[in-house]
Amino acid sequence: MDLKPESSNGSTTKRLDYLEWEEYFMATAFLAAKRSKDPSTQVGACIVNEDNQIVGVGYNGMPRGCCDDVFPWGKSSDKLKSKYLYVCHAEANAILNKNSASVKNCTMYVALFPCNECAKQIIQSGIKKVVYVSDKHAHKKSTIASKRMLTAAGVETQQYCPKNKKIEIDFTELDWDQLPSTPLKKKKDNDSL
Ligand SMILES: Nc1nc(=O)n([C@H]2C[C@H](O)[C@@H](COP(=O)(O)O)O2)cc1CO
Ligand SMILES: [Zn+2]
Repeated sequence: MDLKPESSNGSTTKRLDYLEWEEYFMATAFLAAKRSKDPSTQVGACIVNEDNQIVGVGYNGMPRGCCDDVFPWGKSSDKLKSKYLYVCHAEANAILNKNSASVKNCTMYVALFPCNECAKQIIQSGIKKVVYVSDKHAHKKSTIASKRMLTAAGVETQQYCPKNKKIEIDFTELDWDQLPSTPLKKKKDNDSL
């Protein structure tokens, strides 16, 4: 008995240009980063459990209730007028936003190597592996401290090696007749979810 009906493009075999798990998770982290209001650096993080289920996503943003039109996004010599004392890092938000009871033994996919503060949270939450893209702050003491702690705690770190240089979402590939003609109303957004 032939169990394989012909697909709409005439093929009877599975697609081969599908996203691999790693690409899917890193792309999810990068998509989340697009929600960031930080004008200079947008970071996203995606936490995945041992069954390849996404259990937390986050990006760098102001804490809930701290209006991102009021709190500063710049870098000022006056620390209180600079973003750094206020902004929640993507990694911390992804952990705090988790939709499972625990992130024990999970892997975090993140755009930038985690800082020392996020490393503490990664370790304490039981995440066992961090896959990152950029290590551009490798020279900073916060990154050196982060690496010391992650190594001591046995958290594996691995630089991401992209299979595809570009992953694109093209809505025009869809059959527009099936979509609403007017865009959905934009929700008010001031959060780090
Ligand atoms: N791993 C990280 N996760 C993050 O979410 N961030 C955030 C904090 C700031 O909002 C921004 C860094 O700003 P800048 O110094 O590149 O203008 O990225 C930064 C790092 C780097 O350690
Ligand atoms: Zn951090």
